[in-house]
Amino acid sequence: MPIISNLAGIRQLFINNVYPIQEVYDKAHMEAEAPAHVENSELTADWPEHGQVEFRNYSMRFTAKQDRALADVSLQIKSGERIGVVGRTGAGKTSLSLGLFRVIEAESGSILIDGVDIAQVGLHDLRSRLGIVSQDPALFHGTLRFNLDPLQRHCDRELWEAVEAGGIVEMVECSRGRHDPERGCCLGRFVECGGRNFSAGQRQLICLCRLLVSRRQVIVLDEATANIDSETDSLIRRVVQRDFRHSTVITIAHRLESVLDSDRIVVMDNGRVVELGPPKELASNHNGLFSQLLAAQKQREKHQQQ
Ligand SMILES: Nc1ncnc2c1ncn2[C@@H]1O[C@H](COP(=O)(O)OP(=O)(O)OP(=O)(O)O)[C@@H](O)[C@H]1O
Repeated sequence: MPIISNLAGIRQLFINNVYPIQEVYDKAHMEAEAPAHVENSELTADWPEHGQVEFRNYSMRFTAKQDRALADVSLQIKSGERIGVVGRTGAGKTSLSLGLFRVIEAESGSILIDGVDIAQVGLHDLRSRLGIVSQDPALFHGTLRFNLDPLQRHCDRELWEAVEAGGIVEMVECSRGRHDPERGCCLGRFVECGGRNFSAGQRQLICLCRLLVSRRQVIVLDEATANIDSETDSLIRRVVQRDFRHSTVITIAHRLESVLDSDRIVVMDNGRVVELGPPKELASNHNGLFSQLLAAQKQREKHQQQ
């Protein structure tokens, strides 16, 4: 059963954009709560320093009546590795990230990050150390500055560096707030509740900038399925490639081309890992699912061009 933490944990979920806030509150009212912090936890201040992620015989399901969304998944991700997760719709790709953030608890098995079993870590501690850019992220009602640094730990210079690295300078152009004449934009730009005054792609970029500000060693990128133009899509990929090159990056891909430059691809089917390896190696196995997905995509593109 899904278990959502107490208010601090809920806020953290929202900060990380794992869920839009309404959904988080709805779930939180329905479910029991796991602790946000664990007393006597042996977590070091810099955990996870390396960003190794291991799923060990991990299974989970959304409700008791449903089949397992993930079944006996075993997967070792190295520090700094770029992993692409692919599979047909409903294969279990997003479930991997829900398991990693403990939005859904394990039915059996475990997930270890740098050797620490995440089930033994407080939810707030866990989620505040990982980063995610979700499919359709929500933003806070307030200023852009607040959205980039909700805990107010960074100075303007650091935020500007992130805005520039994240390529959102033009997006934050405005006439009000704390104006920077050199850049012609401001960190005081107003963000409506949920970020309604930004597109899904822009909201993803702002979330990416938030991660640039707070620096995380493990990052999940849940690619948007729709509403994102190819320019924004490639900008996101460029930023991840350049500015998160030392982080472990797990990209949940709905378009195969997004992950063809990954170190390894995980192919999911019916909640299981069915193929794992470098993209070229998987593509050369003509009987494999990855090859089938590639062929199906080429076919779709051909139809669209006609
Ligand atoms: N919120 C939910 N409640 C109940 N079942 C769910 C929920 N989300 C997903 N599932 C089920 O869990 C299984 C795995 O879904 P998941 O979202 O992980 O697949 P996916 O590969 O990410 O799919 P997609 O590409 O369509 O996003 C599916 O059978 C799906 O129906």
